[in-house]
Amino acid sequence: MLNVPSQSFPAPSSQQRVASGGRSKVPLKQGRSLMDWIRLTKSGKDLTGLKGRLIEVTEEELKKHNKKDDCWICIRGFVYNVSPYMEYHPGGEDELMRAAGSDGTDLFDQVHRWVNYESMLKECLVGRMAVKSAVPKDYHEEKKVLNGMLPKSQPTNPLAKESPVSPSYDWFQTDSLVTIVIYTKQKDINLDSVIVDYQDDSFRAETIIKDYSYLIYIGLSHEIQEDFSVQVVENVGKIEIVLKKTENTSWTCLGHPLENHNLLIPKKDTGDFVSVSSPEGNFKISQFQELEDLFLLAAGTGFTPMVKILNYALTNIPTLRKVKLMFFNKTEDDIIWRSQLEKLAFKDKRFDIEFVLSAPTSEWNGKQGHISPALLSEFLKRSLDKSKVLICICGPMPFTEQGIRLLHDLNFSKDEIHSFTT
Ligand code: HEM
Repeated sequence: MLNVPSQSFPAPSSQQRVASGGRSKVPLKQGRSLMDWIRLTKSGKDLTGLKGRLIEVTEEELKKHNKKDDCWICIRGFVYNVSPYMEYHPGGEDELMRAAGSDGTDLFDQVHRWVNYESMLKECLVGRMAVKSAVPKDYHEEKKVLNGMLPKSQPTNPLAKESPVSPSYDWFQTDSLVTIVIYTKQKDINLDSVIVDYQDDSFRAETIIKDYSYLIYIGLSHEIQEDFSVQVVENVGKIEIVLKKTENTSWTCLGHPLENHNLLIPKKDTGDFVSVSSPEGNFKISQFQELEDLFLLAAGTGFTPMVKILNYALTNIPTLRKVKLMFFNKTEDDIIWRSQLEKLAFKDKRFDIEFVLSAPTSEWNGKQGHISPALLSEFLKRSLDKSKVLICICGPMPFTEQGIRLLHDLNFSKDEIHSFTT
């Protein structure tokens, strides 16, 4: 059984931070979340100060706008006024200021190439860079501009590569419950950092801490029920996992330790599997390696197991170009996680969603119908001719079976398909 802690989906990118070598997000002031930013961009407020006019920006002009309250940044030839975004930037104002008044393309790409700045900063667009004159620039001037673009030579957090303080755990019981408490000794732990699994009497809780995994892996001494709960006390980094006993007996021990139990180990060594389990078993890491296109086909609550895959893929697979979710529901009201998914698509340009409804109202102008060859062949376009794809499908049995048949008809191989049933 898989517990997908999903309270803070989409993942707050704890692993993204790891993947890029110690970058870190900063706490944002209240009212400065992504949702608040979306609201502001839709408010009709003039965010550029140019009343909707687009201008041609010279290098001299760009350089003048290098202060927090008047900050322009050029990305791929387009200039944005990022001052209104300053307090909303998850990487912090200082990070954003590194590109102030200059061409921030390289810096931006180094940190988060996948961020959908075009959609996020649409209302902040000032205009295009003017075509450079052919007159050679003064050497010092060139250097100054470049300095603004140079990445910091050291990762911002040099401790990121060192192992964190080792967590510890404890357990206690009542007549009907067993509580395992993990003290991570880290502040920024949240529900997405914890993956809990119970199969064949083995209980496994993996906590991702920076580049490391802390494992609780125990062959339990007694049986438990399948519905356990996980809670994280975020600011103290304490995780509580409450297991329900099947019989109200007193346990003299929790069980026997299994491989790597109570160890903090580098993430890549925790095993050959991504901890996304399903009735069909785990994913092999190899299915994700070098992956370029990930297609997710989900129906109804079948989306739930996709959450982990989606987060895993977007945060851990550098080769990933495209993640597309086709999400089948009956009516608009049935779409779970809708606003979170839309937020994710807004923020991450690799991710697209298509909602398909079987019984929409007349106002629905999205796709309609059931899983079909026409829908799938249009949806499953590779981003490159031979890109490596993985298609995950999850939903009620008839949906999944039909989907797999159609995928085979479309010549996708067994290795390219992973199915779950709900
Ligand atoms: C060009 C200079 C910029 C620098 C140096 C920079 C730096 C950073 C850093 C260090 C983070 C924290 C990353 C993490 O740990 O997840 C971050 C996050 C982020 N930045 Fe920037 N940033 C820049 C420009 C921008 C721009 C122009 C946008 C446009 C919208 C942007 C949007 C974001 C977003 C959405 C995140 C959160 C990513 C996530 O959810 O994981 N950044 N940035």
